Amino acid sequence: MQKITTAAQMRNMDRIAMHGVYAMAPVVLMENAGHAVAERAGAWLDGWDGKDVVLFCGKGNNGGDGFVIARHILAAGARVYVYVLGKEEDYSDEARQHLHTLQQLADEETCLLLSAPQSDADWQLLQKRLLASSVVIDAMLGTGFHGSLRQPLASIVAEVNAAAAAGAVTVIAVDMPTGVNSDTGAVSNGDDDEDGPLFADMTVTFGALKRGLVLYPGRACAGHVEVDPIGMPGPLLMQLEENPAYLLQESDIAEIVVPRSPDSHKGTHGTIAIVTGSSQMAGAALMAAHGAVRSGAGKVFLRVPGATAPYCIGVQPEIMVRGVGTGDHFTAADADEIIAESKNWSVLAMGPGLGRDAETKEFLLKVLAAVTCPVVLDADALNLLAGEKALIASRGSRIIMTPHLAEFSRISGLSMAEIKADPIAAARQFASEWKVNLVLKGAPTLIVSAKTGNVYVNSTGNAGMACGGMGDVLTGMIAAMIAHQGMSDLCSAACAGVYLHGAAGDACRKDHGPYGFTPMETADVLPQVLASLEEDLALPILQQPLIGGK
Ligand SMILES: NC(=O)C1=CN([C@@H]2O[C@H](COP(=O)(O)OP(=O)(O)OC[C@H]3O[C@@H](n4cnc5c(N)ncnc54)[C@H](O)[C@@H]3O)[C@@H](O)[C@H]2O)[C@@H](O)CC1
Ligand SMILES: Nc1ncnc2c1ncn2[C@@H]1O[C@H](COP(=O)(O)OP(=O)(O)O)[C@@H](O)[C@H]1O
Ligand SMILES: [K+]
Repeated sequence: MQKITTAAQMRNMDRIAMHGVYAMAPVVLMENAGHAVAERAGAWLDGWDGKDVVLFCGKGNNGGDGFVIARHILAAGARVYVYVLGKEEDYSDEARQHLHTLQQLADEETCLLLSAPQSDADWQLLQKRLLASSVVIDAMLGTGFHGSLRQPLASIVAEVNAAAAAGAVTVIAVDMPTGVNSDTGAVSNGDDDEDGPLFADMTVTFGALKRGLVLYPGRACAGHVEVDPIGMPGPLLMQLEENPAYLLQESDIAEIVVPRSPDSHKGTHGTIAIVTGSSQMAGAALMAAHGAVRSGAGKVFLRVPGATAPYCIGVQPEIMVRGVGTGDHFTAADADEIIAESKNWSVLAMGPGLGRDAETKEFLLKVLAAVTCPVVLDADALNLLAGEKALIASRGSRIIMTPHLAEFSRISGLSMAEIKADPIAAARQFASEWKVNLVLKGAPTLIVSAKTGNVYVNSTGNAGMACGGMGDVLTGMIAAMIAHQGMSDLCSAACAGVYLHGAAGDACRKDHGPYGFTPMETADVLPQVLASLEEDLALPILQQPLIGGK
């Protein structure tokens, strides 16, 4: 599992590596960091030999890494223009030491050291050099960046972006793309192109992923990301910080989703109840149920308000539909029937298309106070339960809530701006106060464990999934994950559901194009997504085919 750190956690790790028991020399860590970029970017670019490179070195330690990179790519055959944007006295001892070494290698032919552009002529020359080069290396700012870019960095970044847009150069960022906040993913000056962040094709980051590389809008600036341990002592890289966050990857999900036992039966894979819908929104109920079916649920029951049932019965034969009561929305009078049935259910999901009638809130409160199986709450169930923290918290972490950003804003009372300023902290705080497993849907979706407070950042999904009904399918999928994998840990089930949902969306994007694929099509591709996951699993010997097979 890939750890995601903040700048402060990274600084702490650096501090212990250098000044704690490991006593690593700062100049060595910087050497390792610069060498890692030269190696990894070189491999990605098919070598440095014969390449013209423009390298911008800021006045902090990110710039120090740049001096090391210059030395290594020179040795590998590149020609380098190095813009040294700080004064010698600005640099840390280790950066100054690397600058001195580089100064000994400087010459007109292969390694030109330049100061920050000032005159018009300087800027014109910089533009020319960018257009005549094939690679730009951004060692201007790393984890030390905050606020908005100041000059001359803002103009340099704009020039680099323009050269990249013209197709002239490939851009490699050192640790972070300049102008991206490493803790929040916020970028310099929002969407103002003139002072915006640098857009890299590749980022080589040190020690661990930074939040700003996985959260938007920063994530869109990073390009292909590689993490290099830069020789940090293993125990330091593995150590658990106070507020851990991780990136979910396929290998993590392959560990959670166990292969089916060959002698399993439908009972093994759970009875999923979707209790939801209203006459206006029968489709939401059906999409949630379909998400459960395509995730391999043993049995899927759909319970809808009586007047909604005619729109659902017979639509999909695998789904066992029954109307409850006679209304077009649920009321408290319908609760007893659901509570009685729930004794046979592995999991209950409520919310998609439920409607927001006050009578439906009474129904929800009654059901939630009585059922004992795990519950997934989405959409209107969340809107109706916005003020019911005490009831939700009393369920002892047996609930998964799956709000999108607007729903989360409603139930948490936080403004959209407050959530976006630090979504990881907002999600963690909410899960802790409400004692729930939280799936905060978006780009990217965050999952928080009620038990540990760990935050998992999803790595799959795409903007083609921004269409009505996608979340409904996810609700059914998460419910099915809880039930048929017999998962006692609801957070693991949520992680599996979210990752596979996004992976299904990515498969649809490949097959159908960037958008226009539907939630039902996304659900339909799940068996293939699960199949590719199974290829990664080491199947126990008894589950391998005895005859034939691969
Ligand atoms: N020992 C360490 O701490 C190591 C650090 N390393 C590198 O050091 C970097 C962190 O170094 P620093 O803490 O010096 O930080 P940076 O080099 O990222 O940036 C610090 C400089 O940026 C300036 N700055 C901040 N916001 C600005 C803005 N909006 N506009 C213009 N200038 C701005 C500050 O005035 C300061 O001079 C990492 O990203 C990494 O690249 C690596 O060498 C590995 C070891
Ligand atoms: N730009 C995007 N990138 C990745 N995933 C996305 C993006 N937009 C939407 N999604 C995913 O699609 C789903 C949309 O859910 P939701 O907003 O609840 O839709 P609905 O309520 O219409 O069913 C979520 O799982 C979300 O993470
Ligand atoms: K950088």
